[in-house]
Order: sequence, then structure tokens, then C-alpha cells
Amino acid sequence: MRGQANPHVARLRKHIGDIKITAGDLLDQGSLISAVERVQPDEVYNLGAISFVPLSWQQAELTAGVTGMGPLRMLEAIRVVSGISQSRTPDPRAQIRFYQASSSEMFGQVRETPQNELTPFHPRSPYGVAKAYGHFITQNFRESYGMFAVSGILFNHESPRRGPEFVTRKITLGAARIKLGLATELRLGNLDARRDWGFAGDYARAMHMMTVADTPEDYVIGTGVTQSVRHLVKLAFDTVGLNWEDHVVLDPKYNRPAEVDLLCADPKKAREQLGWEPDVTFEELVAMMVESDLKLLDGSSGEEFGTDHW
Ligand SMILES: Nc1nc2c(ncn2[C@@H]2O[C@H](COP(=O)(O)OP(=O)(O)O[C@H]3O[C@H](CO)[C@@H](O)[C@H](O)[C@@H]3O)[C@@H](O)[C@H]2O)c(=O)[nH]1
Repeated sequence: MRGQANPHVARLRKHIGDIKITAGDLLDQGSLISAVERVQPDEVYNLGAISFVPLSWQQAELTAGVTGMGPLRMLEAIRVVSGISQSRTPDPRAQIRFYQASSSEMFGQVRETPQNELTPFHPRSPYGVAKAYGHFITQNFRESYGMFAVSGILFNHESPRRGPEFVTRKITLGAARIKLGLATELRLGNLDARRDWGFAGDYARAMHMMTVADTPEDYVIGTGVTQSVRHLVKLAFDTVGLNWEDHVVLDPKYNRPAEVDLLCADPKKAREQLGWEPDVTFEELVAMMVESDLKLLDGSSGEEFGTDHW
């Protein structure tokens, strides 16, 4: 929402208790239309997806339905409720704005480094392919109907709230468990993969900035610094005063059928046009996550945060 003075804020608060849209609703055009009708939002942020890349090989069709077709259904819901058609374009001041969570996974086997808004896509997983569809259909609705629809091509963004299946949290939880005597080893896959990791809070700020901007455009959001999984492991174990090589075990079951070897953002457009800059460095992010997991696990059996399943 664009501020407290906005009359929709009160209405949204009133409805928020009984309207919950989950990723599963992205399969159902009707429930999206009825949610848009009832909430009458100023802004819609589509962050719903099957977002864990390995799962997308096991559930390829579901991933296409939720992660790929979901944005189309959301855009259609906004278009239908707003009465937009080829012959009736929206009033730019009064229309519902749409944000699509596009992903750096679309770059996949990268054609150039760093990656910017014009870098061609070569996705390497059913997830990446589905995200590419979501990206292009968002662009298409903007170009076809004049809708305010934007995509943020976000590189990996992390925080202490990250799911334990993703590598950052798996590592920070693993280091904390070993430090507290709850485990002795951490099993991982490809340590050579490189990612551009940033703090999720900084990226949420970027999502909002591009959605309330004067013109609808797509932006790459990342730090511009790439790190290996190996370096991430070393940093997390250094934070708890342990040598990672004494504890990390390579397990091929965590390798992917097709890997994305290297991602690194060129966030120049977001910096110059939106004035967006990340505040939290990679080192601060890792320390924040390790410290949070030490606190979380202290005094627990650690069983509910085991890391061997993913
Ligand atoms: N999850 C996981 N990844 C591992 C492991 N060992 C090595 N890795 C490597 O760590 C890298 C990062 O994996 P994830 O943290 O699972 O994230 P991701 O595949 O890069 O995808 C995330 O970022 C995308 C943005 O680029 C998001 O779009 C996606 O939803 C997800 O959040 C991959 O190259 C993966 O092979 C492991 O045990 N578990």
C-alpha cells in the first residue's frame, strides 16, 4: 500500500483477516478474481511459487502451473476486475499495480557476467523455465493492455527467516547445530556454485520502489558481488569458531540434474533510476543468520531443524 493516508488501507485491514491467498490459489482463476474484487488493492505482489529449485524436477507440471501460469492468472484477475480490454486501457492514476517476482534463475547458463536486464535467458530447471514464462507474460500484459506491471529480477535473497532447505540457511543451521553439540556433520552438494547473495529486507524495499515508480519497468536486483558456496560455508563455520573441513561431507544426492554455476547481478539500472542500494553486506548477512540460529537452537534438541532431508 502506498501510505497510511490511502483509503484502501483501512479496507484492506478489514478484509485481511478472512482473505488468505496462498501459492495454491495461483492454480485457481476464480479465487484470484474474488480476492481482487474483495480487497480492491492498490498493489499486488506476486511472490507465490514453487520456489525450491530441486523440487521443480520432481513436480515439473505443478511448477509450471503455479510458478509459470500463476502470474498469468493473477494478471487476468486484475484485468477482469479492472474492466481492462484491448479497447479499454486503464487510467494510469487509478489502476492496480502488479509486481512479479522474477528470478535470476532465468539467466541459468549465463551468456554474460554480470547479468543485467538485457542479458538473454537460458534457464536450467523447470523452475527457471516457469519463471521465464511469468516474466514474459508480465511484460506482455504491460505492452498489450498498458497495465502497470513490473518484474523484479531478484538474485538470491536471504534472512534468518529463510527456509532450511535453501543452502544459506542449511549452512547456518548446520554450523549452529554442530557448535551446540547437536550434530557432528553437515552434508552438502556442489560447493563450487557461485551466487550473488543479499539480504531479503533490502530486496523487499526494491520491490516496493519499482512498484510505486512513475513508469512500469523491469529491474535486476542484486549486490553485484558473487561468492562460492565453499566461501559461505567457511564464513559460517568461522563465525562459530570451527573448521568447516572437519565437518562438511560432500553428498552427490544434493547435486542437480543441471546446475546454474554462476550468478552475479549488474544492479546499475536500479541504482541509477530508483536510487536503490543494498544496506547489508554478505559478511553481515551470514553473521546475522548464524547468530539467529545459535539463539534459536540454544536449549532445543535441534531435531526439528535437522538438515539431512534437503
Ligand atoms: N539447497 C541446497 N543447495 C546446495 C546444497 N549444496 C550445494 N548447493 C548449491 O547452492 C546453490 C544455491 O542453492 P539454493 O540455496 O537452493 O538456491 P537457488 O537454487 O540458487 O535458488 C534460490 O534463488 C533463486 C534466485 O536466483 C530463487 O529464484 C529461488 O526460488 C531460490 O530462492 C545451488 O547452486 C546448489 O546446487 C545443498 O545441500 N542444498
